Amino acid sequence: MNTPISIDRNEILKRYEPIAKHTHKGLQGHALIIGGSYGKIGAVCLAGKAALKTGCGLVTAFVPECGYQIVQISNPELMVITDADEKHLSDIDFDLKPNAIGIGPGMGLHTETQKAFHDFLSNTSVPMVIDADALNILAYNPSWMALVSPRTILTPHPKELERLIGKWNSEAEMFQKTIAFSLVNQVIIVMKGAPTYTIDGETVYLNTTGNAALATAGSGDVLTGIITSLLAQSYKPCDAAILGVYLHGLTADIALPETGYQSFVASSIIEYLGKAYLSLDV
Ligand SMILES: NC(=O)C1=CN([C@@H]2O[C@H](COP(=O)(O)OP(=O)(O)OC[C@H]3O[C@@H](n4cnc5c(N)ncnc54)[C@H](O)[C@@H]3O)[C@@H](O)[C@H]2O)[C@@H](O)CC1
Ligand SMILES: Nc1ncnc2c1ncn2[C@@H]1O[C@H](COP(=O)(O)OP(=O)(O)O)[C@@H](O)[C@H]1O
Ligand SMILES: [Mg+2]
Repeated sequence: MNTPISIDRNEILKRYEPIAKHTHKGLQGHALIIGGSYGKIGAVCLAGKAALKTGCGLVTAFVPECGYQIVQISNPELMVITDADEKHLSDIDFDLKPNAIGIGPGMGLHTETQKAFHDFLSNTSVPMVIDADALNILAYNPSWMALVSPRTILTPHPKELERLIGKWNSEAEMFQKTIAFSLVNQVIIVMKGAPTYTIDGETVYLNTTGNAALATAGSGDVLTGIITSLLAQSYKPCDAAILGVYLHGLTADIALPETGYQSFVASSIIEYLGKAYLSLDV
């Protein structure tokens, strides 16, 4: 394996693009977050709000019918489209043209959801982040990887990664298998952990921000929203992944002296995104 490239502030400033003065919401990109199931609509609320607070102009959530009021009331800035089914996704069909899609948080593994995900993948080439249950569905149906567009970003935590690539006996083997998976499928893999590595074929990027405060429910759902937002804002997929992971960790580093580890929750990541961005402005 090549030596990882350490992603520090200097590397981020090479990639970060401040907001143009005369931009408007129509130019800032439209992100679509697809996911949720009965009891796990919060995952989509978190990803959707994170996408907004990362700077894209418009965000729409696609959720089962039971999520309609939850999303609208928790986040009035989000738009909502609902599936015909009350509790799970059964047909991922929408009449809009998002610039990027994040799919999987809270989505569940219902057989109808699995079929809907298959049909959705067959018909979509929009830049995409695949997370959580969407990754698990791919792990259970490995041949469906052929439907995933090149340069798609996958964001597994270690258990999801194991489901995708199989068990490993050493860290070296984990990297070897993940790099091989990235090369064969032409996808970017964000190997979430402490620290997080982003794998783009044979190139490995090591993130340098973040701390144990991020070990909290919904933290990964927020990361999906952040990276999807950056993709919608026209960052190249690998840069969106690298910058998104860096910003996500930076929120926890900035917050820690104010919140401590224990009281930092996934919503705190969203709350501190502004300070994280401000710390990048030179
Ligand atoms: N408020 C909400 O609606 C929330 C919904 N969530 C959704 O719940 C669904 C299930 O996600 P989960 O990730 O909990 O379930 P999984 O079954 O995919 O993962 C949980 C398992 O992975 C292991 N694991 C997780 N992180 C690990 C790490 N860093 N090192 C080693 N092992 C690790 C855990 O020990 C556990 O065995 C997803 O769709 C997710 O998006 C969660 O994100 C929590 C919040
Ligand atoms: N101890 C830790 N140090 C740094 N980052 C962590 C730590 N624990 C978890 N994280 C980060 O938090 C996120 C957890 O993602 P995930 O397990 O998908 O959460 P969820 O599914 O609950 O949203 C990942 O970005 C991971 O890197
Ligand atoms: Mg997760």
